[in-house]
Amino acid sequence: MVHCAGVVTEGDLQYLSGFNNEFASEALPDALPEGQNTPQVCPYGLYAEQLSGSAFTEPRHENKRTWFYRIRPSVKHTPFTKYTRPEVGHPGTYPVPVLTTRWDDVDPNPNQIRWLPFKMPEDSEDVDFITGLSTVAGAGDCKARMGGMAIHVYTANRSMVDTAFNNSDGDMLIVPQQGALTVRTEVGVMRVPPNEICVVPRGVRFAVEIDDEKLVRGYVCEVFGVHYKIPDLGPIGANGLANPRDFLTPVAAYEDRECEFTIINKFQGAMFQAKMQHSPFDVVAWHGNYVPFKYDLDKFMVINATLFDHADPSIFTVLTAPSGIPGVAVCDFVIFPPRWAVQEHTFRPPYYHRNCMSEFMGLIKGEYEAKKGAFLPGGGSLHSIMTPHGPDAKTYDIASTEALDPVKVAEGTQAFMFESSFSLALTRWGEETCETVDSDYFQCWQGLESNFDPSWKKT
Ligand SMILES: O=C(O)Cc1cc(O)ccc1O
Ligand SMILES: [Fe+2]
Repeated sequence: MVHCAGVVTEGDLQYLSGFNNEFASEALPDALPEGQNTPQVCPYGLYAEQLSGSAFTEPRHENKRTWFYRIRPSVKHTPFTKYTRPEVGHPGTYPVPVLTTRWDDVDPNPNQIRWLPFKMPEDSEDVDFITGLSTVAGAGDCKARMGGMAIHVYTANRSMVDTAFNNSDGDMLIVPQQGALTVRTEVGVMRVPPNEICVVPRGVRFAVEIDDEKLVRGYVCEVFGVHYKIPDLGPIGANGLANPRDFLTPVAAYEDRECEFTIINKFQGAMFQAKMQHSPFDVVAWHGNYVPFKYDLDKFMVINATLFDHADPSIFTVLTAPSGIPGVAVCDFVIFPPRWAVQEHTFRPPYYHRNCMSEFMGLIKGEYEAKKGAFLPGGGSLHSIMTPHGPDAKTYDIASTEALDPVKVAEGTQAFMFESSFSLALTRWGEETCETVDSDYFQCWQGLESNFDPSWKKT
C-alpha cells in the first residue's frame, strides 16, 4: 500500500490536509483537465463550472475559487420558488423552529442570558438539519455583505433525503454537540462527530445525514461577507493554536443518480426551492481553494499563562472571520479546551469583565470552569456588549481559596465561544419560542458578598 503524505484516511473517507491550500482531487483517473480550466470538451464528457468565493479581482492571498468538473452543470434546474419549511414542533415540547435574519423581532435586551439545553425533536416528528434550524441571535445585513453574523442551533432526528442546502448568504461553521454528522458536499463527504467542527463556505451545496434513529444537536455560526481564517500568530511564532495541516478537506466523491432532487436556497434571508432531476453531488473532479473543511478540536495546540495571571481567551482562537478593521473580528471561534493551569498567586478562572464584544457560548461536553454544573451541554449563554459577567459565586469562593497546585482543568470538557464585534440581537425564537431561557441565571452572581476590609494591611 502506498502512503501518500497529506492524504488522511478515516474509515472509508479520505481527506486532503491543509488550510487554504490549492487542492486538486479526482474520483476517476485523469478527470481533471490538464494545463487549462475550460477545455473545449472536458475528460469523461464532464462540464466545467467555477464557484467563486471572492470577487475575481481580490488580492491573490484572498482570492478563492474552485473549478468543478461535473456530470451536469448546476444551472439545470426549475425556477426557484418560495419555500416554506414543513411545520414541525409545537409549544410545550419541541418548539417550532424559526430561521430568520430579522434582528428587530424583539426589543433589545442587555441581560445576561442562559439557555438550558435546546430541546430535541420527539419521535413523532420528522426533523432534518434544515427543518430543525433555528436562529437564536444575530446582527448585520446579509445583503450589504459588509460583515454580519447569525447564530443558529439545529436539532434533528432524520437525514436530509434527496435535498441539498445552498446558502447564498454566508459561510456556515457547524459545531456538532450531540451525534455525528455526515456532511455530503459537492466537494466530497466529511464525517463530523462532536468535538470536531466543519465549515461549509457560502454557495457550496451540502446535505446533512445522521446515523439511524439518532438525535443530533449542535450550533451554527453563519458569517456574512467574510470567510473564516486561522488567526495570525504574532510572537507565538510559526506553529501553534490550530495548525494548518490539521484542517481536512474531503476528496472528490460523486454520485450519478437520477431522481427528483430539491435544492433549498437561503437567499437574502428568505428560503427558496428548485427541483432538478439528478443529484447535485455529481462532481467527479475539482481543483481550487474554496472548499469545505473540518477540524478536530483535540488537535488544538493550547498556549496559556505559565507563571501568573489569566490570559485573555483570544489565545484559544481556532478560527476568525476578520472584519476590515485590524484585529477586530466579525466572529472569532474560541474554545476552552482541557489544559494545565499552573499560575501562581492568581485567581485562575475567567475574570469579571465587561466586553466591547458580544459573547455567545455553547458547551459540547463536560462543564465550564466559570459555571460548574449550571451551564449544561447543548445549552448556551449570551453576554452582550458591555454586559457584566464572570464566574458564579460558588466558583469565586473555591478559586479564591484553593491551593494553587498545577491542575488539569476542563478535562473531558469542550466549551466554546462565538465572539463578535457586532452587537447581537436576540430573535423571538431565542428569547421566547425555544422555551429554554433560564430566568434564574442572574441568581448565580447574587451570592457574591463584599469582602472589603478597610483595616487590611500588606504583609
Ligand atoms: O465570559 C466567559 O466566560 C468567556 C471568557 C473566558 C475567559 O477566560 C476570559 C474572558 C472571557 O470572556
Ligand atoms: Fe466573557
